[in-house]
Amino acid sequence: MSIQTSESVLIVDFGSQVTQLIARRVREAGVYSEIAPFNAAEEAFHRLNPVGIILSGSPASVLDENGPGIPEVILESGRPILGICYGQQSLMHQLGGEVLAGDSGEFGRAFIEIADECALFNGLWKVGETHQVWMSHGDKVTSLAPGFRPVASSPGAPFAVIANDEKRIYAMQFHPEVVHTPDGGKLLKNFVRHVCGLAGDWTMAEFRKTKIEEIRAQVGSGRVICGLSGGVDSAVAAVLIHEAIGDQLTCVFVDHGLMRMGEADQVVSLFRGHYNIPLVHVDASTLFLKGLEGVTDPEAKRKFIGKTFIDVFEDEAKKIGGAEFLAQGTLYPDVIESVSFTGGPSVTIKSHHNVGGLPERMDMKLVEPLRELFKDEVRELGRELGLPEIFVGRHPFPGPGLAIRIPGEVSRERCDILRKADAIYLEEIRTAGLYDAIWQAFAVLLPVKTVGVMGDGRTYDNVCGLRAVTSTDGMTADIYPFDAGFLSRVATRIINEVKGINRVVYDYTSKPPGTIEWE
Ligand SMILES: Nc1ncnc2c1ncn2[C@@H]1O[C@H](COP(=O)(O)OP(=O)(O)OP(=O)(O)O)[C@@H](O)[C@H]1O
Ligand SMILES: O=c1[nH]c(=O)c2[nH+]cn([C@@H]3O[C@H](COP(=O)(O)O)[C@@H](O)[C@H]3O)c2[nH]1
Ligand SMILES: NC(=O)CC[C@H](N)C(=O)O
Ligand SMILES: [Mg+2]
Repeated sequence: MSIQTSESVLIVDFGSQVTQLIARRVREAGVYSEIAPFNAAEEAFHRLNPVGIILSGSPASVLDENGPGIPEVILESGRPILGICYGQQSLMHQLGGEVLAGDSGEFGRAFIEIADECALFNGLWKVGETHQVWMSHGDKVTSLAPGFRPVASSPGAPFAVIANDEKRIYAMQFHPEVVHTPDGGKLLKNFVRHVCGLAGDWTMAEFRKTKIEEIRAQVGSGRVICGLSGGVDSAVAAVLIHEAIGDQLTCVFVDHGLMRMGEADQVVSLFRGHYNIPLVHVDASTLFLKGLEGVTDPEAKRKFIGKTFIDVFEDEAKKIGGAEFLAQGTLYPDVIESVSFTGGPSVTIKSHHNVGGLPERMDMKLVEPLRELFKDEVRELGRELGLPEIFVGRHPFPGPGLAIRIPGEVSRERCDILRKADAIYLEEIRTAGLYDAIWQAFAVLLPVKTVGVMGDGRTYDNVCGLRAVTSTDGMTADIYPFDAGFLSRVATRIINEVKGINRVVYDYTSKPPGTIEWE
């Protein structure tokens, strides 16, 4: 589903690691955009009818026999196009220029010199100036397609920025979407506002309105059940859908026995206390925990949990007389990490239970109004909808819950141990006033036993890992730099108060190369 707007930009994804940042920058310029993988770009072009098109970077080379290409329909559309890195190379490759494999590439910071006027530089860069940009390429354009002129160059890329004013096609070798190109956001803004002529009036209030219309159009007079977890995403999705269809909506909270300490009761009473939306509380802990017996592979756990969630939702739908639709608070990062395009360069990192973990056969159709957004944008929408800070400011908690924080086999007993350690850790974080400075924090119970000495006796018990990260969207993350005093206080409390743990370690891995969760 996409927003019905005549004011959109299509981003064609060739598999760059930073494609989603293009979408962000475009949204920051007040313009709605959608990302489509190159092999679905033609369909997306017809569906969206975008005013302009942006072509992403790629790990591929246009010189590869099977290098991904730009659909002809886009090249012939007469609409403004912006090519970024591989996007530039593929434009030249397909329009009659030349691209060669360089003997050495340019990676990281580079400086370009502005050689000529260009619509992208409007109000920003002047001829003769030098500006910092961020490059990441091995191939380079060596001759331009007819109708193009160079407007900026760097030592490694003579055609760092090129323009075809008549066709309104522009392209650059560097990445304007990353923060290391300091003026990059402004260049992208110039493309969508100045070249495409878009008004830049896309806001969260606008998003709310269009999504409500879209939900009504999709659902009609059908019934919807919404998986409600107590997390930000599903709370925002539920309130938005309720605004659209009122009492056609029933929320279902599934207690899979993998929640944190006291969480199930807290979620239900908090939601009921704030909203007059019917909420069913299902205790499915035996079903989930029995099914997880003997399962140790992270993907197998995720697939089982995804499927069992759906079984429970379908059962609950029957009890209310049937529901045609299942709503979830799925976000863009859930989607991008779960998908892998056949023949494309984007790989499956992990199957998020609500996307890649879904069973192939499903009776209900999905309603996922937040599917294009990032976490911080969902929080903004939540505030727009008037959700209290206690929902909006919550740390994320993954749908599979403690199951993916207990590497190896999950059992009720191990969940109990982890719950106690996690509660102590979070209590100390709150007491220290650090909760809002941290994006997500949790404890992990390792399948490793180590030897300790307590009360002069030998112990042989589990290791607990502590994780805390900062992030804006969960796509990349840094570790939270606690001071040593804080960490040793938490470690001492956990070891003293939680039977079954005799050692505590802190996880110092950023994302990438790690992921936030351990499985
Ligand atoms: N225990 C649960 N009961 C019902 N639905 C759930 C449960 N856990 C997750 N879901 C569904 O799966 C979706 C994705 O989970 P996810 O954890 O990404 O989002 P969230 O819990 O709403 O927000 P947050 O990321 O802040 O935790 C949820 O939006 C919700 O629709
Ligand atoms: O609802 C969810 N279902 C899942 O299967 C899932 N896996 C990871 N996460 C959350 O996503 C964010 C990024 O996590 P990773 O770096 O571990 O991929 C972090 O906030 C994770 O907690 C999930 N959320
Ligand atoms: N970042 C990119 O788009 C790189 C394009 C191509 N793979 C190159 O190395 O030149
Ligand atoms: Mg959650």
